[in-house]
Amino acid sequence: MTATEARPGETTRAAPVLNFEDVVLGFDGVTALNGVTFQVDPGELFAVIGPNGAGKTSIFNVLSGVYRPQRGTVRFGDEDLIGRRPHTIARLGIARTFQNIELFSNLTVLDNLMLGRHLHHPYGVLAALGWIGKARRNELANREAVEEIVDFLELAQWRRLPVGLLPYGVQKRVELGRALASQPKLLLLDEPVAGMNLEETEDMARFILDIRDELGLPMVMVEHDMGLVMDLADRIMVIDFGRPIRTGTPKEVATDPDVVRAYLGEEHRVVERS
Ligand SMILES: Nc1ncnc2c1ncn2[C@@H]1O[C@H](COP(=O)(O)OP(=O)(O)OP(=O)(O)O)[C@@H](O)[C@H]1O
Repeated sequence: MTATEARPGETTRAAPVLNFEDVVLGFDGVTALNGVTFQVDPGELFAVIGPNGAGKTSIFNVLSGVYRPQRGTVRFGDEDLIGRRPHTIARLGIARTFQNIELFSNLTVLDNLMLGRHLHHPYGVLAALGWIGKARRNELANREAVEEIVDFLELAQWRRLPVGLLPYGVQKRVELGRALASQPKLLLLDEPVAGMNLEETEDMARFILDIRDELGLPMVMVEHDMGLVMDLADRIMVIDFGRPIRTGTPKEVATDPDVVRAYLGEEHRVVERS
């Protein structure tokens, strides 16, 4: 039986894109992740929330090959990610944005986006061997793809400006574009609206939804902005002290007594927006 076939009486469900199972990660006496399990379905926007030090960044670092867990399995499609190096994982199709912007500030928007493509579609050696025609065709295809991203993220007015001169919210958008430029199959968003004002946050929220709804790209998002998470995510995993407390829809999570107690404190309720 294949992953998408159902047993009699079951509804058909596509295989998850990502299977993160029973992952344990520790550093000399500190347990960062203590049996974390979750799946991300095709086209799903999956959010991870939790207090400072709960283990959110550690999940991203395991996913992108920066940390190697002591226990557990991480499967991306048919690939086992544990033990793979970050550049291999990037080539398999996992792209990431960072809490702190990691762009070349003196290069233009277009050049930063081109770098996002070249990292995963190199052809320098081929060009050196005389494959000039093929290299040129690749270059044209890369430029076309980058222009599509410029349109998609509404970056046209800044495309030839150095990134360092742009407002913070636009820089974060360029970083998102650079991640998209590698044509990922899964996107990891690390606090995509951190430090943004309301207008920038609303713009970013719109682009994240467009990525899910128009590109159908599954995403894992770590974010402190509870309102944004409740508004955007299909499902949310709440973690505390490296352990999942509850995984469910925004509504299920918002009304879970353990979540309210452990994450927000007895006196607070998770903001529900519908
Ligand atoms: N390289 C490391 N060496 C030692 N301890 C680490 C390391 N990375 C993470 N930790 C510890 O693991 C725990 C989880 O950290 P992590 O950064 O994953 O939390 P977080 O939920 O992302 O926090 P924040 O919201 O503050 O970014 C913390 O106790 C942290 O101090």
